[in-house]
Amino acid sequence: MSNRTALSRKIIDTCLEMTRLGLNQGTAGNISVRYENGMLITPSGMPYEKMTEDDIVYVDNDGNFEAGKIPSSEWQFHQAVYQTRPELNAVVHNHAINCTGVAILNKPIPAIHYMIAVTGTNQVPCVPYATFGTWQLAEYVKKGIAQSKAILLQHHGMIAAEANLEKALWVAHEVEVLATLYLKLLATTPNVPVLSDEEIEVVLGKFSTYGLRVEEKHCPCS
Ligand SMILES: C[C@H](O)[C@@H](O)[C@@H](O)C(=O)COP(=O)(O)O
Ligand SMILES: [Zn+2]
Repeated sequence: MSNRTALSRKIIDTCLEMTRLGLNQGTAGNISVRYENGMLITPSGMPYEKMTEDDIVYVDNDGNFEAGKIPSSEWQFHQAVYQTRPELNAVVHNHAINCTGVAILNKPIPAIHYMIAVTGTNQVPCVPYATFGTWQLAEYVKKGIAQSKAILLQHHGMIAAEANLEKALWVAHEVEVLATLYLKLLATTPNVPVLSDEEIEVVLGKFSTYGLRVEEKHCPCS
């Protein structure tokens, strides 16, 4: 199996796992990995259960893609992530219910729990609304992802990016848990308590070696 076919399989498996975890509905969402001079990304509007390795689209850094295939309508914001954060090699986008709920309120998720540190910082910012599949949305994503490995898209959903697909989905899942907690707290508590920047710094230090696996040190897209 070629490297491209193996990565395409991993993308599809990650999409299926994202749905299994309850993070997405129908054909919403998309996933990519950095590949050669561009990325491999899910096709637009295709149910994950029907996807095969051949349906995954290569989009180069100039936005050219293969004839006969249509990449995700959000390829611009995936490209924006790879341009902005060279250490991140995989991007997951979904319309997870609770992240989308907080995004509709146009609020960042603050440091309500130390697991916020999976984002590499102390919050999940919410970037302004723009129509899906536009350069304007990609521009907002660029600004948000520069601050955090996970961001909310106002009135839309969320994005998580990491060194590989497994980690990107892990971050997306953890952020959905945080969003679930945050919505419950907002409904019951006038001033939701948050951890200090100093405490989050301590956790960031501990996370720098937490759960590191040998193969991930050698293969950024494993
Ligand atoms: C309308 C689309 O669902 C939009 O929300 C997009 O952001 C999305 O999540 C899925 O679009 P693609 O199937 O084009 O990747
Ligand atoms: Zn979307």
